[in-house]
Order: sequence, then structure tokens, then C-alpha cells
Amino acid sequence: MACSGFVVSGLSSGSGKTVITLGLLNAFRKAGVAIAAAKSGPDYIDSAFLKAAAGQAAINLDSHAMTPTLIDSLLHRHIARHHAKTLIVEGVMGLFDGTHNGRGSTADLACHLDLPVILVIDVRNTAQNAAALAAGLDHILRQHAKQRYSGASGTHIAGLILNHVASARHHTLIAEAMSHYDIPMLGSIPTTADIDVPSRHLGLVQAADLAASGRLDSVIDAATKLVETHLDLNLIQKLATPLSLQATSQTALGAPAQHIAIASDAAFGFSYSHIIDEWASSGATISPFSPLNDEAPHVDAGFVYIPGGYPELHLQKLSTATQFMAGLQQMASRNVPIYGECGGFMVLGDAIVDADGNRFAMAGLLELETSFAKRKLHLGYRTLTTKQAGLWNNKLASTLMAHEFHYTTATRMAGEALFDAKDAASNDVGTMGLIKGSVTGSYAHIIAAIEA
Ligand SMILES: C/C1=C2N=C(/C=C3N=C(/C(C)=C4\N[C@@](C)([C@@H]5N=C1[C@](C)(CCC(=O)O)[C@H]5CC(=O)O)[C@@](C)(CC(=O)O)[C@@H]4CCC(=O)O)[C@@](C)(CC(=O)O)[C@@H]\3CCC(=O)O)C(C)(C)[C@@H]/2CCC(=O)O
Ligand SMILES: Nc1ncnc2c1ncn2[C@@H]1O[C@H](COP(=O)(O)OP(=O)(O)OP(=O)(O)O)[C@@H](O)[C@H]1O
Ligand SMILES: NC(=O)CC[C@H](N)C(=O)O
Repeated sequence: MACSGFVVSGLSSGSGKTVITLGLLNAFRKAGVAIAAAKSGPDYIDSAFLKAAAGQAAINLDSHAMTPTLIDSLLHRHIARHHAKTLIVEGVMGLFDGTHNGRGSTADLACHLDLPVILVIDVRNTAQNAAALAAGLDHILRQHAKQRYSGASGTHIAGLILNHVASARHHTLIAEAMSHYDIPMLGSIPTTADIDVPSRHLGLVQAADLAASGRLDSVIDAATKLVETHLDLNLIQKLATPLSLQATSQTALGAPAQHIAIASDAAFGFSYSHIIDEWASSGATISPFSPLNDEAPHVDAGFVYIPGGYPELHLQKLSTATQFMAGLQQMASRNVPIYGECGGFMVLGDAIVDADGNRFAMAGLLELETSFAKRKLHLGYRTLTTKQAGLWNNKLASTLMAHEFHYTTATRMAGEALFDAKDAASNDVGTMGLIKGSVTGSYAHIIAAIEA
């Protein structure tokens, strides 16, 4: 495997990392470069956008929830699967944003992989200060690499991209200031009306929604045109440095059955390719089904997985999806393991209440009612310990790394809890989820099992 790579990071959310990564992936692909795409951190929405631009799955790599060995193993197989020569990794939030004690950041992932970082700075309302920030971050990143990752001699700020540049003068002011530092400028991107990727994290727009309205291709084309016009793509490609991965056969979460039915549509799109693609690669049969089209899970499946997503945007359709609901109830009565996470968990409950207080009946397999009436963000990594042994026909590991990201709240929850949970700083945060017969679920998205 001879693959080189770089990481695209920024100062914060909203700096333009996704737009620039989408443009770079598609521009390189058009130029015949064999690419692979990855996203740092627990974000399945951005990775769905990256997948569309890359024309292949984008993998999530998580320096908090995954061990270094697991990261290497997953990445090695991802690169091999796509015969990639250039890996592009999009960071999460700002370069050093992460969990407790600064762990789990994009900087950590870059250092672990010993990859250079391309920094994107949104320069609206600033000028020369952007150069000082880039130089300062470079200094701290090199220190971070030296202190925490003795082998990461290649991790530094290898180039700077200015986003939202107002004028040639604005560019010149920053370029002059940058000439004092040993960091190349890779280009300046103006604000452009046709690039709008509507706010994805407010629960409104996923790649699948844009695709359904025919806008996804035009957003990717606009991002591609921006990077082709304004960035030095030859120089960017030359900045990529070779990866050296210590791969094993370790997987994130072993396949829970030989035949797995997975809910997959605009209501249930929050799944990780590092889990599902690996189940498929290990030989499991994957049968997708669409609850929104009132499809039942495949009757022969030995496991039903309902990922998270936006059930609250489709409550009328879901509550009248009689084949889907009956299919789930039949599987439960046959003791087939059914597992829902976050949006999938909500659908397994008795009802979901929408933002206006209207109540919609759901599958009724768990004693749970969730509500969007008071929108509240719940966010954070979780370490989960199963409260019962032998779950999922003995296929569920006892300790799991996971994370929560949702706006609904459980207004009623009764019955046996599924997990004991801790946050990223190992504080106890109580129990999570429910188990009733073969039906399990919780608000957490599993990222990886911890091997005993
Ligand atoms: C510590 C925080 C973490 N956020 C993570 C990962 C993601 N956050 C995203 C986004 C868009 C938002 N995160 C904020 C909630 C922001 N994140 C934080 C905070 C700094 C502190 C949270 C806390 O401990 O209570 C928080 C800032 C705050 O003032 O609350 C957000 C508000 C920041 C922002 O830029 O606006 C914003 C939420 C906006 C909204 O309401 O929708 C990401 C989606 C970023 C991205 O990749 O685009 C991302 C993934 C979210 C996900 O979970 O899917 C960390 C790094 C995981 C970290 C939590 C660490 C932990 O200890 O668990
Ligand atoms: N040059 C630009 N012109 C116009 N809009 C832009 C430009 N760059 C980014 N945007 C818009 O700004 C918003 C934030 O951009 P983007 O999602 O790429 O940032 P990000 O750093 O990836 O944020 P996150 O960490 O939340 O994923 C999006 O709506 C995007 O369409
Ligand atoms: N992560 C999820 O599956 C989110 C579920 C739902 N959209 C909520 O915000 O509550």
C-alpha cells in the first residue's frame, strides 16, 4: 500500500472545511487521482457529503473512540478497498478541539497518522491576524507532535487556505504577513452565493435530502469550481506525505449475524461505513429496507439494525407505515435481535411527539416516548457497559465507545436499562437505553467495541 495523505482542518466549525474537502475530493477524482476520504470525529452527516464527492464511502476515524491500532486497521482496509493513492481527511471543529484533556482532536489524529495539516481560516472580519494564528498553531502543533507522539515528525501546518476573502487587497495584506513564516499560501477563496450547503446540524439537511431535491451535484460542482479556480492543486497534492499504518485484522464491531437488515433512507441515514461496510466485507449479507417506503425488514435476517436520523421529520409517514411496524413486531415475537440507536431507538418506542406537541404512535416495542417539543442539544462521547451478558446472541461486546448527538428528549422511559454510561472524562452519567426481550436500543451511536 503506497498512499499519501493530508488533513484539512480549521479554527472552528463553519470555517469551510467541508466545502473545501468536497471540492478537493472531486477535483482530484476528475484529474484521475485515486482518492480515499475520511472524516475525523463522530460525524456521520459530513461523511455522507464526502461520500458523494468522493464517489465512494468516507470512513470516520476517531482518536478518542478508537484505539490507534483500530484506526490503522480500518484505514488500511479502506485505502486498499479503494486502491487509493491520496487520502484526504476532513477535521472536526477546530484543530485542537476534542474531549477531556484535549484528547481526541484532529491534531491528535494527524499526529497519530503523522500527516501534514492544511489549515482553512475564515478571514471575514480579520486580516493579518490570520497569519499570526496560522504561525501560532503551527508552533503548537509541532510541540504537540513532539510531546505526545514522538514519531510524528511530519505533522505541522503545511499550508494555509483563506476562505471568504473580500478582495485582492485583503488577500495581499494576509499574504504579506504570511511571508514572515515558513507556511505556503495555497489560495484564497471568495464568498460565493452558489456554494450554500444549508446548515446540516440543525436537523435540516443531509446529503440524501440534497440529492433528493437534485441539489447535491450542483453543490459539489460549485465547490469543485471554487477549489479549481482559487487553489494551487498541484502544490496541495505535493504536500501529501506517505502513510505508514500498523494494520491488524481488528474491526470496530463484529457482525452481529450472518444476515443483517438495516433501515436506510432519509429518516435513518446516520450509520457509519466503518461498521456496515466491514460487516459486508466480513461476509455478512446486508439487506437494506426503507421504513419511509413502508418496507419490512427481510424475514430471513438474523439481526435488525435501525440507525439514527431524522424520524421527527417524517412522523406522519412512519406512524402509518403498517408493513414496517408489523414486520418489526413479528421479528420481535420471533426473538430476532432488533437494535435501534438514537432516531432508530425513538422509533422502537411507543410514540414520538413533534415540535408542535402532536403525538405519533411508533412500534411500541419499548416503553419509551420521545419529544421534540422542547428542543435541547444532548452531545458527548459515552463509554457504555452492557448491564446484561449474552446480548445479541452473545455478539455484543461488554464495553463500547459511543457518542450522543440529538435534540429530542425522552419524556417517558420504563423497563430495564441497557447500558451504564460514562462521559469522555469518565464521569458516571447514569444508565442509557432499554432492553425488552430481543429488542435493544439507546440514544448513543456505537463507534467501536473495546476488546476485552
Ligand atoms: C466539546 C464540544 C464537542 N463537540 C464535538 C463534536 C461536534 N460538534 C459539532 C457541532 C456543530 C457543535 N458542537 C457544539 C455543541 C460545541 N461542541 C462542543 C462544545 C465546545 C461544548 C459542548 C459541551 O460540553 O456542552 C460546544 C460549544 C457550546 O457552546 O456548546 C456547537 C454548539 C459548536 C458550534 O460550533 O456551534 C455545535 C452545535 C451546533 C448545533 O446546535 O447544532 C460537530 C457537528 C462539528 C462538525 O464536525 O461539524 C461535531 C460532531 C457532532 C456529533 O456529535 O455528531 C466534540 C469534539 C466531539 C466535543 C464533545 C467532546 C466530549 O467530551 O464528548
Ligand atoms: N466561500 C464560501 N462562500 C459561501 N459560502 C461558504 C463558503 N465557504 C463555506 N460556506 C458555507 O458556510 C457554511 C460552513 O461551511 P462548511 O460546512 O464547509 O464549514 P466546516 O468548517 O466544514 O464546518 P463543520 O465543522 O460544521 O462541518 C456552509 O453553509 C457553507 O456552504
Ligand atoms: N442522532 C440522531 O439519530 C438524532 C435523532 C433526532 N433527530 C434527534 O435530534 O433527537
